[in-house]
Amino acid sequence: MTEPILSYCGVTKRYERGKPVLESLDLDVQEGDFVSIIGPSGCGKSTLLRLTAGLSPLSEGQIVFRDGEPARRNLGFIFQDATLLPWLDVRRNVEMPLKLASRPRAEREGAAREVLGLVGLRAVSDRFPRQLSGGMKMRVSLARGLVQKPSLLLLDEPFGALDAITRNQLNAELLALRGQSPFTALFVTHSVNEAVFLSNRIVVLSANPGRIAHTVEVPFAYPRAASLREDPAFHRLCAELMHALAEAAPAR
Ligand SMILES: Nc1ncnc2c1ncn2[C@@H]1O[C@H](COP(=O)(O)OP(=O)(O)OP(=O)(O)O)[C@@H](O)[C@H]1O
Repeated sequence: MTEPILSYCGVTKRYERGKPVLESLDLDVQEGDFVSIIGPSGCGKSTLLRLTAGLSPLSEGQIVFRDGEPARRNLGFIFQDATLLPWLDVRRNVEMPLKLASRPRAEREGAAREVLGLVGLRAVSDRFPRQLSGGMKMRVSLARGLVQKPSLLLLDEPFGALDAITRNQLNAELLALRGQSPFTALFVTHSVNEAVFLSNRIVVLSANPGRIAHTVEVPFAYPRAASLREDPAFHRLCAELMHALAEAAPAR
């Protein structure tokens, strides 16, 4: 097996002097992996992404990027809320990470045009966020996350606020985007169905403290068709994961 793009070694996180939220977490992520993280509310899923992005310090352990610190600086982070700047049009929102990195205007415009094409929004690049549907806003957020061609994309429940049909559509689009502009993904979700559809590996965290309770390999080949959701093997894996989730939840 090749060297992982990202390794978590004994990662422990305590906020202030409290009990650990995450404890002794070991995980290797290979280049091209799509890893979903599921677990009971409050088990530390978002914390894990924030630690990965360097937005919060570790208490113990290490997170090692194969390509060093520059890889951490060039990761994409996508949140549940599209967090678009309301006073900028779609194109300028998408260009923003390149602007912050002081990239020249021609490069910014070219990269924004390309990625807006990938998410099918080139025709609305002059619109403002208030003129977009929830699904379109999330596509803009995806475009902004991908504009710097990050090798690693962190997604924190990006589709949680969307209706079921738009959510399924965006699941398919996210996998298609990965085919066109390859990235490794760490994806936090509450939806077992979404995790199984998207991932090649699913990590189930237990709560209090957050530890890896199970790691499940998803056997379905890519590209994945929408009809996979109707496959009995898909349902069996979802049921298995629901069971694992129930076991990982804190006892009441
Ligand atoms: N900045 C902070 N300071 C103190 N405690 C925090 C902070 N951020 C998160 N926590 C606590 O850490 C725990 C894990 O939070 P986190 O948001 O990572 O969980 P989660 O699994 O993503 O939850 P959910 O599924 O509900 O979104 C929670 O108990 C939360 O209250």
